[in-house]
Amino acid sequence: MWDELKSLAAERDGRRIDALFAEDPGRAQAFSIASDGMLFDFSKTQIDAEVSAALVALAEGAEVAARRDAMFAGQKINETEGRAVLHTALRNLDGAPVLVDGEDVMPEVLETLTRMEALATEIRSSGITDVVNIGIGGSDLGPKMGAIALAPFHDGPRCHFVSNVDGADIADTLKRCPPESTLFIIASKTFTTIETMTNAKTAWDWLEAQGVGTDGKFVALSSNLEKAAEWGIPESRVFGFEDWVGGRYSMWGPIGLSLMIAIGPEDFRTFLRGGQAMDRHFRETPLAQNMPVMLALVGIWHNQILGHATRAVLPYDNRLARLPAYLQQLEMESNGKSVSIDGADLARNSGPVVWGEPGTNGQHAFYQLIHQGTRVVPCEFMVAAKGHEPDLAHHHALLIANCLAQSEALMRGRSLDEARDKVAGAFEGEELERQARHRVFPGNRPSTTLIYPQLDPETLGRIVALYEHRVFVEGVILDINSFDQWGVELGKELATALGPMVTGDEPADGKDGSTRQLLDFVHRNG
Ligand SMILES: O=P(O)(O)OC[C@H]1O[C@H](O)[C@H](O)[C@@H](O)[C@@H]1O
Repeated sequence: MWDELKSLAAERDGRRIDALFAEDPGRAQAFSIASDGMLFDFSKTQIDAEVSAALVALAEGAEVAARRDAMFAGQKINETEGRAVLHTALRNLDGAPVLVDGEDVMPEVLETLTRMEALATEIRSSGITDVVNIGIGGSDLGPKMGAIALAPFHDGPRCHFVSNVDGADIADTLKRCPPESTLFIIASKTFTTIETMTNAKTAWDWLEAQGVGTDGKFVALSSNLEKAAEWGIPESRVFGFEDWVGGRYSMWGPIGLSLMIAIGPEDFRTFLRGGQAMDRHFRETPLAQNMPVMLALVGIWHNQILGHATRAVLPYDNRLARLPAYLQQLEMESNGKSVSIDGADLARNSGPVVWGEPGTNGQHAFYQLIHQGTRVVPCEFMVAAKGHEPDLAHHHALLIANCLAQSEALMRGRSLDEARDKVAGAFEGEELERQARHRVFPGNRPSTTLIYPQLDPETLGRIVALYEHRVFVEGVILDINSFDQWGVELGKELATALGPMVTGDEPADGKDGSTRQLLDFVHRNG
């Protein structure tokens, strides 16, 4: 099927996307999927009926449906770590049994959720003014992205997120927090991550130095209950989760506690319900109408078939400002691998580089390259039909107009003739030609648009689950284990070894010339 897709791509080389609309008046509807009030429109791509059928056949050939069912059934599909992959159990609110090694995990999942809700309710009415989530990667990006996204629903204490081992992060945060009314959440699946442990210790020392003590000031979220216990945090304030919740898939459970405290247990449940609705859609809908499946297949068409190495995620929704960063971990840590599940070299490119910024800001920064650069960057637009500021509806109309204008401009472009017309009054002769050429937009650049009524907890849940499943489908088709992350280990090991060289306690013998030079600079200037 890969070869067939390659030849379909070759046959379509140079064919204009806008011409496809002219040929088929039903194109927009045919290449869109509506589900639970959200619309995913992928008609502004070169995908036509034949390509779409071949892509779906690719997914069928990779047994996406069977692998999906294996994931939901608790099979150990994370094979390098021998673990099940069951973040979906965290949003399985009706409690239908989910078995791991023959045991139903749902009673414990729901009990933990209830305990979290009790604590969140207590904290929201206890005079706590500030909550600081100390975590990194999957223990930071999800709740932080969610807290920004759901700002209109934020009626709990202020929430801060400290992740970087750079002391600037915690120092700047602590300046904004009154010690007597601040709660710290240590969020770490392993409870060994150096950044998080260092920041947590600094917070602990800060409270003691401020004379308020640490009693009742810490909550721990982890899979490693023993390590959490070593901190002396009472059991009632420790929330565990199992190793079948991957870090970057963990915002639905205890790692989401800061978000739950911010928006309240009820809205957090609504967020879970949104994820659950997407799970249902993913499990029950035929592949060709399945939103995560088609989102993944559009990505495979652009990356592995057409060779576009990056993908821009462009939310026209300022509160999704951290979504690109969240998706960078979700997608690149999951599918940035060079070996297939059986350990052989990957037959094709791994997942794309994902990047982006909210619109309209990006338009005034990097869109120049997207429109006129030599590389094609497939764009993923997102926008809500309605904002949360009824008095500022004119802002929202402008926001939508800009979002739609960008995908239209990318598709249509501007021909040399049109460019000549633009500058005809100002230049003539050869100069007219030269000036016109600078104003040509090649167009025919693909984009997709995800549109939803309004960014609320349920919609956010759907969007996050949509992308999780997108990553899963892409991983299955590429034959990648999307659930390990061995590629982050080497840097950690070297950092541990370099620590004493930075402080000067050990010589830098044996290090390469560049590393020695950089250490020398630190020693002379630090
Ligand atoms: O939650 P933790 O165990 O502290 O891990 C935090 C993060 O660090 C690791 O290096 C991984 O790359 C991430 O997948 C993980 O989310």
